[in-house]
Amino acid sequence: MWRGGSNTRTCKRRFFSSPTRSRHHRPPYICRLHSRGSQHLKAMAEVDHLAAERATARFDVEEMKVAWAGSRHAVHVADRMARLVASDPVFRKDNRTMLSRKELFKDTLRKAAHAWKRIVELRLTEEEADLLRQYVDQPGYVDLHWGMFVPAIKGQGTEEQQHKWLPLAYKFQIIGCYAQTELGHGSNVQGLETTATFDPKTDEFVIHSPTLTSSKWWPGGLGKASTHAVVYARLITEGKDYGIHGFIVQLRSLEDHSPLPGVTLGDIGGKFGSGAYNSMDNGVLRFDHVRIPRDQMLMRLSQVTREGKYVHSNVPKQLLYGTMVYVRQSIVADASKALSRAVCIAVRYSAVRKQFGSQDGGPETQVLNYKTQQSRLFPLLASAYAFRFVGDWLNWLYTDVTQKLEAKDFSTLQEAHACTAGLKAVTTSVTADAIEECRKLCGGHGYLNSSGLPELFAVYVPACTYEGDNVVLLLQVARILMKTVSQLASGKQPVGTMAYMGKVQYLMQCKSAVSSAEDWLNPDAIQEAFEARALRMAVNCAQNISQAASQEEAAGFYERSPDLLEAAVAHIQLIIVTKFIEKVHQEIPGHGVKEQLQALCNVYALYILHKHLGDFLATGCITPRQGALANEQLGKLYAQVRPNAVALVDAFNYTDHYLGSVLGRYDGDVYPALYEEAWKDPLNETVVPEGYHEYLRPLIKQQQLKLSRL
Ligand SMILES: CCCCCCCC/C=C\CCCCCCCCC/C=C/C(=O)SCCNC(=O)CCNC(=O)[C@H](O)C(C)(C)COP(=O)(O)OP(=O)(O)OC[C@H]1O[C@@H](n2cnc3c(N)ncnc32)[C@H](O)[C@@H]1OP(=O)(O)O
Ligand SMILES: Cc1cc2nc3c(=O)[nH]c(=O)nc-3n(C[C@H](O)[C@H](O)[C@H](O)COP(=O)(O)OP(=O)(O)OC[C@H]3O[C@@H](n4cnc5c(N)ncnc54)[C@H](O)[C@@H]3O)c2cc1C
Repeated sequence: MWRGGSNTRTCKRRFFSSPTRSRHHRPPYICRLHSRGSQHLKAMAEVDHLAAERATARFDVEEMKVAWAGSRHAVHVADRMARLVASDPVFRKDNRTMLSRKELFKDTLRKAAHAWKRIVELRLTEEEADLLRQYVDQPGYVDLHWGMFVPAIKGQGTEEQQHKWLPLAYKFQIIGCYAQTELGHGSNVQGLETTATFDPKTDEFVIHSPTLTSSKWWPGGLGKASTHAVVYARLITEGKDYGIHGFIVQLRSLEDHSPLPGVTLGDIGGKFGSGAYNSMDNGVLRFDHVRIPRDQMLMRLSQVTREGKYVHSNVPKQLLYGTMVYVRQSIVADASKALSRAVCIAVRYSAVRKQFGSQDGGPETQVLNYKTQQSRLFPLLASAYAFRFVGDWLNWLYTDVTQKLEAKDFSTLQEAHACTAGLKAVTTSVTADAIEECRKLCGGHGYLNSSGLPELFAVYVPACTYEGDNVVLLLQVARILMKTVSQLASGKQPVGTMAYMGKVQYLMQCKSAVSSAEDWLNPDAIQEAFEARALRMAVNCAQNISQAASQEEAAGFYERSPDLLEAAVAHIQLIIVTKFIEKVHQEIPGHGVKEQLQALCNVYALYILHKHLGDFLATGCITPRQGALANEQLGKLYAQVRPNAVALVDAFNYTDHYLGSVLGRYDGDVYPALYEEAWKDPLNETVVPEGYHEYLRPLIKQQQLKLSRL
């Protein structure tokens, strides 16, 4: 069928142009494929599969897009920005994994500059600009400039400081990063070594890196792009160390970008995966007695006077960590984006891919119809929706807490810390594992860069580490849980997401009333089982810690930390389930939309119950029979999701450009795309590879010679 092509001139011209390139560079059918063959291939391809899949959906996809995005306005803006990026050749990214580190970095600078140009030319709003950057989809210095440098100044700078620095940052007259982590310390912020010593003679701070381990290490955008940084350092004045504070420090000349005197800096080197996070210039930075004016200490929370006297405002010192809290809540929203991308690719491809089961020469079975594929994939689909909704709620919580802080009400600070730290840890860990699971769900083709999954995985996995290692963050949640349990005896009523612990008498002894698989569709039954499990795990930990009477409390906590991690996870999973249930209780317009979300909510909850059955049984919250009934109901829910699966990922409304995957194409035309993509690899630029004459030919000839001598 492909052999009937007539116009092969373009291919010939290109391939004859170099001595190493011959007509045989690609097999002749490839040339024809490029001239007219793709259409033939298209006709042969499985495009109809996704059309047929879409026809089986039992809900209004357009309305589901609204439920996913949050509002009709949000769908519209996101759609416009995604298309703007997809149609602009500067933002192409299909060649990204083939670029060298230097080329990739330059490409990132180019894209960032072009994005800014478009933002200014089109006078985009902040919302539109954020979305445009998201769809450009290439980690770079701008993420840290907008995501951490600006928020740090907003959160920790005085009004005067904001007035001075923010306009410069908003117009890119300076580029900033967030320099906290050091070679020797990241998780333990109080252990940082960089010093900022006040010199009253000159009214300056002297910023210094006293040891190798005090070198700033990791900050994104620091290596090559930033002109300024918010640097975290130990404040020393009048001979006393007042602990960690933030300072605005200029690093590079605004004229020629060279490092300022006393500043040594560079990139820390290549990172995991090809392309991926290597577009970011994570950097190293050392100071040799660098002087900055006193007013470049961020002075909203505490100040140093002209005389060198330290003054701490009457606010909790943890407000210093505010930028991290802000970024952690946005990372939860990112988790749903990354997870939904991976799931979209795996669902669409699973609907296209067929293996086995052909009867009498008929079509094989779509792999999406295998129950094992469904039981691996649909919980991830449900998790994407769950994370989206809990992310929206977390954003609301963050805004609410921020307003309270402005009014000097610090009562919800602990709740904000526990929720952002815990949800960041759970959603990023699940998402990282899920992207890898989606790769496996796509079989061999999932391992190709053109599937988009390797790059997504490599970009995403550091989310388990940056902005707080997930284990360290879960231990923070566990500590707050232990504090709450210990306060129960004194009658103090827990609030916010810990309020369920106030029902301690009931939850410690309640027994689930579930007696049929359908009973697990009752949200009250789910809620009660999750609350009882989380509370009992926390109380068990508290008892075990206090029973180790010979030990200090901290030592008991240390001994029990593996159990405490699990208790923290149970608490966070309860929050995710609760927020999903609350979402589904709201009025949700659109034919069938609420029903689908209800089904996904049940899938999410019952999947977690099934996966952590040991917890539910060990704490006596449910019986083994009830556990089996939950699994039975889960199987029924998968069957309910099956005809809607493709439409449920269509509701994410991702362009093919953003998805960046030949397997996840909207039209399902996977095979011709895979085939064409392969020929773009630099190895295929020549038929005979470089190195043939040096290494392959002599080897083959030598062996031939040996054989001929035998
Ligand atoms: C190219 C291909 C692209 C393809 C695909 C693209 C796909 C894209 C998808 C997603 C990509 C998204 C990209 C996003 C870019 C992100 C960039 C990442 C940038 C990263 C930046 C960083 O990492 S910055 C550095 C972060 N560092 C940390 O997080 C350090 C962690 N450590 C801590 O936070 C603290 O040290 C810790 C909390 C662990 C301990 O604090 P400490 O003061 O030492 O002591 P402790 O006794 O534990 O606590 C005392 C007290 O304070 C309370 N508390 C602690 N923290 C807080 C807080 N934040 N808020 C409020 N309260 C807090 C704690 O509970 C204690 O309370 P009490 O018990 O005393 O009541
Ligand atoms: C891609 C990327 C981008 C980053 N960007 C920035 C940035 O822009 N600015 C910035 O300042 N930093 C940045 N960082 C640094 C990041 O914030 C730290 O790497 C992170 O906070 C983890 O700290 P760490 O490296 O010290 O890990 P460590 O704390 O050394 O962790 C090592 C191991 O020890 C365990 N561990 C540590 N403490 C405990 C404990 N108390 N109990 C039990 N186990 C423990 C951890 O779980 C982990 O398994 C970035 C990091 C990465 C990977």
